[in-house]
Amino acid sequence: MITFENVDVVYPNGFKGLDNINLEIAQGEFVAIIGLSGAGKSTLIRAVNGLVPYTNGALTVGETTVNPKNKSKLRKLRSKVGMIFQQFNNVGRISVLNNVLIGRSAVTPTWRSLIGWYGAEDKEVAFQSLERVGIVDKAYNRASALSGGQQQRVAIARVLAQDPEVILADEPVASLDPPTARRVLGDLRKIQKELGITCIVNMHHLDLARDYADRIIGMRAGRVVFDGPTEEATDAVIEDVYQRSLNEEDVATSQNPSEEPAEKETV
Ligand SMILES: Nc1ncnc2c1ncn2[C@@H]1O[C@H](COP(=O)(O)OP(=O)(O)OP(=O)(O)O)[C@@H](O)[C@H]1O
Repeated sequence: MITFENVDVVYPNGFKGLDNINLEIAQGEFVAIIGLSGAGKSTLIRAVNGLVPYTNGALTVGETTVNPKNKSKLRKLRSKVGMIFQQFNNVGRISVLNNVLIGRSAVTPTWRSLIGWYGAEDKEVAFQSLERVGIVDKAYNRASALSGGQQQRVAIARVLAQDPEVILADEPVASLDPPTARRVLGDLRKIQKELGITCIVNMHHLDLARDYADRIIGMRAGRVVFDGPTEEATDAVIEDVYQRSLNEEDVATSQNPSEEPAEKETV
């Protein structure tokens, strides 16, 4: 369970990024956060793993209070809370397998990860993670040689390798074409269902949020202005969140995940 109690984030310049957030997110939920640009979606997600420190209220993940000032507690928290980003954040010049092994550093002693010494068990977990996202055959490819969708799946496998309870995803499909976006969200959905991992995903596209999330949280000006099951997030509700009519940019359009384009040439 992730609990926000009266949480505010005030940025150093005085701007209020989150304004009195109260939320409970149960273990294993798939939650989409929607809202216009600047609504506070990233701030909300980043507060959960302490990337953005909250300035008021109480924020807990399971039994752990998020405490951005305490480095060792933060490291422990982040071993349970994985994060993926729009730009994948892989190390392009090393293999897919080595990228996934980086995820193991969250759960292996620091000295071992510093010298890049991973044991047989780490490698097994890394291969299992790659298998879950369907790219085990790419294990020895350079990460930079993969397509965007495959690179995002490497990032998901890296997070999975740390055996997380929660995956935070900050616009994970914003750089992908609609069919590829659907495949990546489908992988996250599968992981959530099969492993019971909580997924909190920021999204711009309403149709993707409706097709993959159990629950939608709508934000505006740092506040939660809608929170309910996906079925209740009607067009009228979303128009109220956005304070404008819906338009074609609010949907990603493609309905079917399709095969991804071939890999890029290795450079
Ligand atoms: N470091 C910062 N200092 C000051 N203000 C910030 C900082 N980071 C974000 N903000 C402001 O906080 C507000 C919320 O930003 P946030 O990135 O959370 O929005 P968002 O909903 O994720 O937007 P987008 O969809 O464009 O990524 C914005 O007005 C932004 O300009």
